[in-house]
Amino acid sequence: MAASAATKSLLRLSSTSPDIFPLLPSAASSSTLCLSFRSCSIETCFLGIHLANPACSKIPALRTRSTGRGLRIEAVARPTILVAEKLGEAGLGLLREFANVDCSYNLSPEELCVKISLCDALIVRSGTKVTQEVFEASKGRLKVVGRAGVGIDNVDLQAATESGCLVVNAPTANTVAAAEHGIALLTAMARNVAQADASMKAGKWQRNKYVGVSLVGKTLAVMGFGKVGSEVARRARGLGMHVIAHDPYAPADRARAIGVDLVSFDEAISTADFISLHMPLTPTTAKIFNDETFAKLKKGVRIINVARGGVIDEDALVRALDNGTVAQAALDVFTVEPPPKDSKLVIHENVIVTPHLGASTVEAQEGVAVEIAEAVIGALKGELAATAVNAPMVPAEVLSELASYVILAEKLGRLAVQLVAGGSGIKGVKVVYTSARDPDDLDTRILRAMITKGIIEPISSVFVNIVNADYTAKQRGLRICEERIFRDTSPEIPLDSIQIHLSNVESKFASALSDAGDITVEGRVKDGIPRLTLVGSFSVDVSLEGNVILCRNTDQPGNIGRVGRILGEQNVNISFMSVGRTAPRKQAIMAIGVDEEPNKETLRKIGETPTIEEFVFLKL
Ligand SMILES: NC(=O)C1=CN([C@@H]2O[C@H](COP(=O)(O)OP(=O)(O)OC[C@H]3O[C@@H](n4cnc5c(N)ncnc54)[C@H](O)[C@@H]3O)[C@@H](O)[C@H]2O)C=CC1
Ligand SMILES: O=C(O)C(=O)COP(=O)(O)O
Repeated sequence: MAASAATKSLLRLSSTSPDIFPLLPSAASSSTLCLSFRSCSIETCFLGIHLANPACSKIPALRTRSTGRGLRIEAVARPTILVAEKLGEAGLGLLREFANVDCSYNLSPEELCVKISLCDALIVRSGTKVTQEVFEASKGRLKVVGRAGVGIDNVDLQAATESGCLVVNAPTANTVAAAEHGIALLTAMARNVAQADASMKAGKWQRNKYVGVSLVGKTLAVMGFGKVGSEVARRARGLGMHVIAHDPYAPADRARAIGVDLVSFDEAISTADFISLHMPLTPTTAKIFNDETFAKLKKGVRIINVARGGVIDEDALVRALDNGTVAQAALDVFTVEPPPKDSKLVIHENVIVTPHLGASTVEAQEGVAVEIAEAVIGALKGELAATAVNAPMVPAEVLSELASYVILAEKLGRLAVQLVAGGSGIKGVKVVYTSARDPDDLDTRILRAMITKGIIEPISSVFVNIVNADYTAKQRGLRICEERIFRDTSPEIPLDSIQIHLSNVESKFASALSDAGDITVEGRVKDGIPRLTLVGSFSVDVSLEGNVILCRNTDQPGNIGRVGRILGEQNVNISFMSVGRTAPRKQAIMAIGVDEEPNKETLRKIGETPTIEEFVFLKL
């Protein structure tokens, strides 16, 4: 009873499929209801995974699995989310409504590896290293890593992508907090606030010692003109500073709009009185401030770092402070956090420090917690996250428009690979999209990912999803090139057809080879149903459901009857049949859709039918 009510809710409420975005908890955490709906259509298979029906609270989530026998619906246990660093209550509340939440802070790397194998999602801030070992230890169960903040340098993105784990972050909620902290450090450093405070608390009154410098009229170089950098620039302009910025990727008009000139790296660092760092830590920016860079600075410059410790060579900074090149530094971030107690930088008298507090305001932490909770829950439900770091961000409206094409893409990939003769390795895949759309209005990344999934999954144990599709293809030496052909149809329809060509391979069904010698299959979506419309150079028209038998024969009366009788005798139900032929009474292809998988004996009998020249059985 619960299941059928649940099923209705499922179909009504959901919009994406775990088969397409398999971001749900692993099978290990699910219990199966084993409901089979033999009559369900492909669209039904595409529908939903999450059940938000309070009446069925004992079955908090369902997922569909399209099997050879129809649609199977599985009840999925509540996912488990490990929150490994302190997160705001508002975010925890959202997480608890959806999942079992394990808040375990200060785990050692070993403890994290032990726990992770029981978790579907992990939420961290900057203090937890999510390494390759963590992904390996999860044994494929970890589907989402949520970084409750901006910088994802503590997450091994390569390892995440390889294991098909989505990484999402919360890129906006702490921007203002970080910018305000940058300004706090700038002003505090200029007026020796921290040192003077410590001196007074030590019982002293040193007015002459702590004479500061003014900000007005001074030049501030903002290095990294992104979200935080631009907010710092805006505030510094308000303090009367002349602000320049360096960012190789920032648009100049956005900078100009707030009165900031974008300049080269060398110009920025050699003219600035203050330098504020706001770029991410990447292989390019690691230790970008080093002995060589410091040698180019204006003498007596002051540096603020609220970005990442690793962008500065800390030993070089100590040298620059000691020789007076750098008059002062204000640091919120360090190469190793927390830095060693005897760090020369931390104890340097011209340096003020805070323990990575940039994002630590009450408001920012509540905002970040909600932002990351929503992103992680969405990802676990199978929605594509808007803040995905290692997967294409596909807006919901694009996704719903491409829904049937996504299924078509995967089925065509599956079909094409099953036409390859054993032993011939696939290297080159050409995908041709025919569409009336301008290329900019047609995002094919998700289609390419699904074609890759269709091609790779039947011939390997690899689990492919939108996160790891391109990586997996590359790993296997599979080159996928895409081509677009303009067809003057309605631009309302995203795609007219998708063709897949596998080059330099032999086929176990020679008729699948086009005149150019490639295995070629083409499909279209008609009335929302994906259909196979071309095999080799034969036009066919069959719905891509269940399984397909392709037979080549000479077009003559009686063929359909003979094959139909063999299948009927074995109780194999034919769902459709289509004949594509070069000309009447010449070569023809029969495409027969079957609900059940014929046994070996049945297939042997079809093969022995005198008029059948070749045939192949394909599972979709
Ligand atoms: N201390 C703290 O608590 C916080 C630190 N952060 C850190 O601040 C930094 C900036 O964060 P957002 O502004 O949110 O990121 P963002 O992505 O909006 O901005 C980063 C900017 O750096 C630029 N960039 C990349 N490579 C560069 C290079 N070689 N030279 C100059 N610019 C380069 C990018 O084009 C981008 O415009 C990140 O490292 C982040 O982790 C952010 C929030 C809080
Ligand atoms: O968002 C960022 O990049 C930060 O550095 C903030 O880090 P936190 O979440 O405070 O550990």
